[in-house]
Amino acid sequence: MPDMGTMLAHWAERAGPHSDGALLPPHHERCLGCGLDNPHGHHLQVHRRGDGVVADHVFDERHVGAPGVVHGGAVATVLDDLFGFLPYLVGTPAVTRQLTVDYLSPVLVGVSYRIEATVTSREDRKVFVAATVSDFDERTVATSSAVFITVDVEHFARHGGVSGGSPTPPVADDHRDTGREGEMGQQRG
Ligand SMILES: CCCCCCCCCCCCCCCC(=O)SCCNC(=O)CCNC(=O)[C@H](O)C(C)(C)COP(=O)(O)OP(=O)(O)OC[C@H]1O[C@@H](n2cnc3c(N)ncnc32)[C@H](O)[C@@H]1OP(=O)(O)O
Repeated sequence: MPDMGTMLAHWAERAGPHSDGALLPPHHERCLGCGLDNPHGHHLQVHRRGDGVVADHVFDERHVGAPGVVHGGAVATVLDDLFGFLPYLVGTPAVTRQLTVDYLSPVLVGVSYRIEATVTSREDRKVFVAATVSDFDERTVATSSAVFITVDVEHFARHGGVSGGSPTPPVADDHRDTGREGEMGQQRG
């Protein structure tokens, strides 16, 4: 995996501009949503379509919740990752602050779904986005909305910035012994 400096340097070229219909580059090769080098990932292939993004996706047995039905967390992962391509079009990095999913019908393993996302509005650093998941009868099986907040590219170096991309997790025992809730998050600064 390339170091953080290399990934940050590549942000600008990944961000585009990308022509309508273009296949968009993954966030990075190990990304759970779209990285091709992540064996546990969804390997999402995302295209720009107008002011939005679109992906056709088939969930597999790795993503199962109830037998035959995709785990809701896997659906949310894919939606979040697809939303994560809209910053390419906005032109500045942004991260998820809030994600809401309405699960209208079960999403099924082995079935192809079309997932479409677009920016609905912007207000200062807030980017409001929305998405639909539809089967090929054009029946909507889930909808989602999210609030992304724009960040500078250094956000990723500050919070995940260990060369190789594997920061040492905080020691759980410290957290348990002190009983100070929330300290694990604060240790990362
Ligand atoms: C890898 C290296 C290459 C680099 C390129 C990487 C590519 C990039 C993609 C990575 C892959 C993507 C994958 C998918 C997308 C993820 O999954 S991103 C990962 C999940 N999300 C996160 O980790 C974010 C964690 N949260 C944070 O870091 C911080 O909360 C944030 C988001 C930076 C915001 O913190 P902050 O700067 O202190 O902002 P804060 O003042 O709290 O809020 C900003 C504004 O939003 C408003 N706001 C907050 N929440 C809400 C809400 N729910 N509704 C409405 N307004 C709200 C606030 O009121 C405030 O408004 P104003 O006062 O400015 O008017």
